[in-house]
Amino acid sequence: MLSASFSNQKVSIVAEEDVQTLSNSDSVGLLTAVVNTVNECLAEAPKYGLQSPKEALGTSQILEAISRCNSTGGRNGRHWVLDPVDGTLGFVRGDQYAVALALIEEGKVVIGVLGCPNYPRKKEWLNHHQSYQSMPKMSDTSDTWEKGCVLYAQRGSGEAWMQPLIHGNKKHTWSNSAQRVQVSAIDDPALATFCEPVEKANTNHSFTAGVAHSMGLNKQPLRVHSMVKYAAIARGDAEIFMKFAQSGYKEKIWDHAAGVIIVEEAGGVVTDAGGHPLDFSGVCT
Ligand SMILES: Nc1ncnc2c1ncn2[C@@H]1O[C@H](COP(=O)(O)O)[C@@H](OP(=O)(O)O)[C@H]1O
Ligand SMILES: [Mg+2]
Repeated sequence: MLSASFSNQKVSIVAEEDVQTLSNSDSVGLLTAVVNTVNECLAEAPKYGLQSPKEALGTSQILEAISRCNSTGGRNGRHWVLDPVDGTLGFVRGDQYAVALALIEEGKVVIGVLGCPNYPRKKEWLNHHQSYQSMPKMSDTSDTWEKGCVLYAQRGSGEAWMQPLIHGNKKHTWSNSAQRVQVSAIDDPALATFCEPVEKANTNHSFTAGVAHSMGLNKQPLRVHSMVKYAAIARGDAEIFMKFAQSGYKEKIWDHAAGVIIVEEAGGVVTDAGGHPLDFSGVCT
């Protein structure tokens, strides 16, 4: 769809997933499920003002499309960055996960789109995995939850936008449902909430607890899977996001690009631990 939208240009896409697992001979069931899901989604394209392919795509066409997402990005030119399922653990637990797409031009993120299918109606429910039994199940019908949103922003616009997810058979209309989002106005650390990854393996919880204490943050951290944390900051549902990976772990651009630009255009600031802007110009290997 990206190449069709850009006059069939060869688009450069840097993406987390590749076709290796799907191409294994013991992954036939998984591959069939992927092919069916892709075709079901494509059939819904007209709901969003896009064209569906005339016929359902075959297995080899879908594998070919995924294998095109093999760019390594870099400092020059234009690269799309895709994380089809960010927060894999959250996804398999029926909890928070995100679908993230960003456009990088000459090493700078210029567009970000962040789908958060399970973003709850009440921000308190973001934390629901901590009291899983007492909360409504994520598998409840979308109408009950009215959950899910897509956030997007363009560099330099000074605006970030949120569109609720469409439920049921409703048709998407651009004009009536997008709302502008802005970061929280709270500047008293005692009233601020910080969010961080759920998984201890992905951040140092005791270090962030120390930082929080020294900053005067009193509230319990909001632990959320995936880039939904960036969404929470952009929407003003939390004030701070901290992640300190173990030394040696190299952060991936697809885990940040879309979230960073959305938070920045919503009025926030994103830096590395040294206070420098994040670098999206590296080559991904
Ligand atoms: N040891 C590690 N330290 C920090 N981040 C890690 C990590 N191992 C994996 N990750 C990244 O953290 C992302 C999840 O972020 P979070 O912990 O905030 O939910 C993962 O995205 P995927 O789930 O798309 O692979 C993965 O890219
Ligand atoms: Mg990810």
